[in-house]
Amino acid sequence: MADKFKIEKKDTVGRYAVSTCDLKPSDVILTEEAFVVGPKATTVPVCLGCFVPVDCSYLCSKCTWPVCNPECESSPYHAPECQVFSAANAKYQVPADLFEYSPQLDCVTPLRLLLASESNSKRWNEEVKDMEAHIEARKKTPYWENEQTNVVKFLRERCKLERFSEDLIHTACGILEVNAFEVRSSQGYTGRGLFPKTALMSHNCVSNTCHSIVPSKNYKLILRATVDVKKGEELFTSYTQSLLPTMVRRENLLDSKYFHCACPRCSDPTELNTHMSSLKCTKCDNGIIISTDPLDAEAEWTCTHCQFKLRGEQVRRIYRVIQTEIDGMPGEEGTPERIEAIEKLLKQYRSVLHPKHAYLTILRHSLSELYGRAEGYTFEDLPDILLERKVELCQQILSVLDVIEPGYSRMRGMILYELHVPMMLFARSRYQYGEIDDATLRRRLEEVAKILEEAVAILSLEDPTMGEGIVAQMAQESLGQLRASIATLPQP
Ligand SMILES: C[S@@+](CC[C@H](N)C(=O)[O-])C[C@H]1O[C@@H](n2cnc3c(N)ncnc32)[C@H](O)[C@@H]1O
Repeated sequence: MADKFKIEKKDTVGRYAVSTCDLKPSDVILTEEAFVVGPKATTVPVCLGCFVPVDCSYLCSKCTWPVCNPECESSPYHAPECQVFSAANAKYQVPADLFEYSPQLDCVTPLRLLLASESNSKRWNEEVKDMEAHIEARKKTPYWENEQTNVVKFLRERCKLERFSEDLIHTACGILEVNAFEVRSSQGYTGRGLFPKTALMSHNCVSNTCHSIVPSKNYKLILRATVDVKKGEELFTSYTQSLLPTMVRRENLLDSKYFHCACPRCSDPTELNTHMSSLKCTKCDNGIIISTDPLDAEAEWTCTHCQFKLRGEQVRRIYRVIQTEIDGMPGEEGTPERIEAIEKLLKQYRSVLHPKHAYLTILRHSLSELYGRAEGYTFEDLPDILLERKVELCQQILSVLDVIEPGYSRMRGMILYELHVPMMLFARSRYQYGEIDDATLRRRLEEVAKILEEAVAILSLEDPTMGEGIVAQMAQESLGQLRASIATLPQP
């Protein structure tokens, strides 16, 4: 199938992609093989085959670098560096702390890229070598010195790879940092992969595409439209997490992609009316505090109702405190203690953050996954009031996603799936207690079926071996059962 995009160029972003035909949600724009796949930068010790964090009790029998078992030892992904390390007798030093960053692993993906430039020189020359690497900007960052030691010196001196110049090695590191996408191995652990055509898309904090990368198919990428896109319109992906406030997204983009985002969402103090950055005014009743210029992190923030003002720097500090509290929340992931901790934080921030603030949305997202699953909070345990709570959480998240991840987004598909169970159980429970009649039950269950249909439409685009693809199959089964059960209800 021919690609449905072409490349153009403008001063503000460099090269970018535009669609060459009208696209509908879920239409495939292109499929692309990875040029290289490998571990992320600044990682803890991970298996070089599947990226699972390892305790280094098993090491590759040829090169001594970390892999998790004999199968990953013979993974074709590990073969290139294995040969280099073995030939140079460059052994992996098992770090004392296995939960800390392992600088030795910084060289692995750049080395795979450099070796691929030789083994696949045609594609390297045509698609990869001129990719944006932001060399000048990166020279001024602390990463540069680390890279000089951990990658450039290590490869040229310790691994005797003088044939790769210092400049070329830094370029390889820059190309990876600026362009690589996160990939998930079949075991579900994350690494990074370089997809040169897909990487040409510009960033927008509200994207109009979504990509899936399938590990069982050699990390093949499939890029689809998520919304209607007209012929000639720019195609966007988002280089950052969408559930973050503007100030933090822009900081992340500047730190890792070296540009100041000025997309419509970033430029709007209300974030397209989602208020994902807005604070509540504590000095008056109804006021909302928003930035006077969201494209300037230092600009003043003012209340819409009173004279209260905050400096950008103060808002940043508030966000930092909140982020630290969220990161340090008590309770293991998935436990009942975690539910209680999240509910407590939601209550605590209610007086400070706008109800749709990004941090509240992040907390709601975690909570929506826990109700129905955590011990003591499984669906059998949930009283109606908590079923309603889960429904409310999912609906609040969806109202934000409608704006920032419109159309066929994976997150939307997953939240719709989360929403269907409590809605269905709640309707059945009301019916059982005689609070709703046959017709209302039917109407409510038909509503649930619609939600499931949408979840299936979105998630069945994912590979059936991946998490979301598995959920798609469960959603499809639930939909069949629900339809059968609706059919047994008395006709209206
Ligand atoms: C993955 S590359 C995209 C392709 C790149 N434009 C090129 O010509 O190779 C990412 C880089 O493109 C530029 N870029 C992408 N989206 C942008 C945006 N919304 N605003 C400004 N620059 C952008 C930045 O320089 C960024 O580091």
